Parts: sequence; structure tokens; C-alpha cells
Amino acid sequence: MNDAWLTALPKAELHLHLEGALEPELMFALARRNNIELPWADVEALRQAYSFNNLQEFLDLYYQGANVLRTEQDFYDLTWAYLQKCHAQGVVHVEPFFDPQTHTERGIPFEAAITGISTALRDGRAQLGITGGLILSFLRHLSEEEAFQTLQQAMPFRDQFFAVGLDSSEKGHPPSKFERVFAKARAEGFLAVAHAGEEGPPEYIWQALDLLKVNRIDHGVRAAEDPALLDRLADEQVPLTVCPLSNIKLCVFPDMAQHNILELLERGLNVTVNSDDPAYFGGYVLENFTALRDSLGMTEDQARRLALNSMNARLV
Ligand code: HPA
Ligand SMILES: [Zn+2]
Repeated sequence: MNDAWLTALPKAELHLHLEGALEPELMFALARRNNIELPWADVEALRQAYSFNNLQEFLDLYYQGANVLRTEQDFYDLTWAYLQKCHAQGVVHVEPFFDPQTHTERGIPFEAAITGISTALRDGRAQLGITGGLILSFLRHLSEEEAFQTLQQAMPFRDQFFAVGLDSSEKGHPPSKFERVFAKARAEGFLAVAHAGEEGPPEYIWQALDLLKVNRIDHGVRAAEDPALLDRLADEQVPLTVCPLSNIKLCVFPDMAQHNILELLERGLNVTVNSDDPAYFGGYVLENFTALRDSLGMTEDQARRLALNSMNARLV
């Protein structure tokens, strides 16, 4: 199975943080455009800094990088660059996240972010034939109150996103912290997803299912530690948006040869392949598939099932 075969396979990307698609070259270009001084001398020095021992070390850099995003045009350019990458790799449907609080906390109008992103998604549909929709993600290291405020702020733009999500520092911030915000979002008609079981324990996956009533679990690889949870995920065919290269970069697994994605697939779980933060983790969807082929011996049949799972796990 060569790269062209994997590219031709129709794929959906269901776990992608737009802020994590900010390539170093674009980060420097936007810094120049917005008169912002970056703490790295050049693109090479920035790439050198992409070495992480855990999720938090990555997040510290990711929030720093997002600081170059200021105008509606910046958000448009970021999203458009991502969509062109998708187009080149046979990704035909996308359901990206954005983190409004990363931007509103530094004084960027909510409207600038969501309008720039939505306009690019609309152009992606018209010009590239890529379908999809946007997920508004709450930062779980911030308070419930701030999540409620963010949802409130988003209401005038309710037709521009279809679901809410939960991301950022997982440990110590269980899904239960956001039970009431998610209930409100669901009552408003939004679907729900949540990061759970990336660094956090299986208990957080149970909570995401039972308290947040999510339609998908983002990551979920630590479900492997809990046989009863594996049975539930298999029985209910809950989609898991697994991100192999991310998990290696953030030391969730020591190396790709030890990743459990194919074991989860063979146990009957509804797993999909995604890139998470491709600019930081060394690859988009295609590179995640090729890594599974090269390091885990993924077969053509498994690749087909993974891609089909992603298409079937679409929510819009
Ligand atoms: O992998 C992730 N986990 C949690 N929060 C995130 N925000 C961007 N990427 C991630
Ligand atoms: Zn993620």
C-alpha cells in the first residue's frame, strides 16, 4: 500500500485543532504582518523547540504560537492553508475545533475568529469540495463560569458551529467540571464531543459518556486499561478520534510500534485516524496513516476500515 493508495482513500478528519495547524512559516508570516516579535530567531529555531515530554509542555508552546492570530484574515489564512492540505491528502470532510478562549482572553473579538474560520470553511466547500463543520471547544483548565460565558458569547454565531468540545490540560480537570455547561449546550441543540483518556484515566471517558453525553470521544486510548469500558465502547460503537503521531510526540506511548490503535480496531472499537495538531506533531492525516503502515504493519484492509470509520463517524 503506497502513499498514493492511502491518499485516494476518502477520509474524514474529526480531531484537528485549527490553532495546531499553524505551520512555523505561517506563524512567522503573521508575526511580521501584525508587528509581533517572536522569541525564536527563525523557523528552524522554532522547529527545534518542538520537543515535548507531555501534553502541558506542548500546550505552553501552542498557546504562545496562537498569539500571532489577530485578525479575521489571519484566521481565514490559517484555516485555508489547512483545507488545502486536506485536499492534497484525500481528506474530503473535516470537523475542526477552535478554542475561542485562547483568543478572547487576549482581547481578540470572538467574531474575528469565528468569521475568518467560517468563511474559509465555506470557500473550502465551494472550491475544494470539502464538507464539514466547526466545533467550539472549551478550555478545561479554565473555570465552569468562563465556559458558560464563552457559550453565551457564541450564541449570536450559533449557525456557525454545530457542536461543543473540551480540550487543554486533562489531568485534574475531569469532564464532571463541565457537566452543566454541556447540558446547556445540548439543550441549545448542539452536539458534544470531549477529549478524554489521552493523559487522563479511563474514569474520564466514563464521565464524558455519562455526564457530558458526548457523540464521540477524542483520543480515548487509555480505555485499554478498563475491560468494562472497552466492552461499552465496542457495544455502543462510540467513535474514538485517535491521533497516533500526537500520542508519540506527547509521550502517551513510548514509540509508534507500541501504539494500541490497531488492537482497539481489532477488538471491535470504532477508531479513526486524525492529526490533532499537525504543525507541531510532524504530520497531517496522511502521515498518520503512513506511520501506522510503516511502524505497526497496518494492512490495506485495516486502512480501509479506519478510513470508513472516519466517514461514518461524521456528525454533520
Ligand atoms: O491533544 C490535545 N489535548 C488536549 N488539548 C489540546 N489542545 C490542542 N491539542 C490538544
Ligand atoms: Zn486534541
